[in-house]
Amino acid sequence: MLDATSGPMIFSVSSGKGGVGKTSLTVNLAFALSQKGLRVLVVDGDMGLANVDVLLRLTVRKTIRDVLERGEDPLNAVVYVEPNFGVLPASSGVPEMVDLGPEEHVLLGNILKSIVRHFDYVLLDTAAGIGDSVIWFNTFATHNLVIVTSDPTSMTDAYALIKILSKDYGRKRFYLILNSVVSEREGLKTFDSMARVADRFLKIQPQYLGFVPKDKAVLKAVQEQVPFIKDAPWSKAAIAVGGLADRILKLKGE
Ligand SMILES: Nc1ncnc2c1ncn2[C@@H]1O[C@H](COP(=O)(O)OP(=O)(O)OP(=O)(O)O)[C@@H](O)[C@H]1O
Repeated sequence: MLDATSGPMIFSVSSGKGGVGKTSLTVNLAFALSQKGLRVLVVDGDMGLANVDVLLRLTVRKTIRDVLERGEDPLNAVVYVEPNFGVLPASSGVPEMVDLGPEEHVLLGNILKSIVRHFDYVLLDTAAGIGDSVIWFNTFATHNLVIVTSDPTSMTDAYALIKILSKDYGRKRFYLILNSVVSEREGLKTFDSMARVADRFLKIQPQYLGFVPKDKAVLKAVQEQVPFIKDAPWSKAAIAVGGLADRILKLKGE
């Protein structure tokens, strides 16, 4: 793990359950942070089924796999969406990249350490589930974001992820983002029930980072392969992501 007080802030974005909006929120949060003039890197941590490049319609020439297997310079693999917003893409349809072994994780750690210093904020968009690579990215991060919807299966899977990370890996600070909720009230209700269970059974107090409403602008932007905060800056989802980015900036030093 990197020191949270010196290098860049490194956020893992995980959820346990798939399809709850990790990648969509990651690219939009990154875009929002880059609009504030910060240097942002998104690492596609879904290394067997990459999606970040798809959501941003990027032309990918080199991926994390080329860096790991062929020793390519990782900085040459970074694709720039904006001058201060880079993406380190992953490969797609490569089963052996889904869960790397311990030695490959050490190598990946060294590779990431060599490039994150060029950025102020790094977002690690992980795969769904609780596989080794998901856990690894979460332990590499300085801050753990967990995306949850009010769907009970999402809450259960997010709790399972938090449980493993806290009990087996000593992670204690989790920042929850409630996605696809109909109102802030629903988001807060979902957060409260998760926080109560985490406090009671894991003795940890997750923090509420904010909510993103269910919004057609998100679906449209996914279809058009552009960030919704660019495509529909006045949509409810875009305004909510702007608020999340402001809160992330305030975490500096925490
Ligand atoms: N706030 C929202 N409002 C409406 N639709 C949303 C919202 N957030 C996500 N979605 C939709 O949910 C779908 C899945 O989103 P996304 O691919 O970002 O999820 P994911 O968690 O990264 O999935 P995976 O686990 O497969 O990586 C997308 O089609 C997206 O449009």
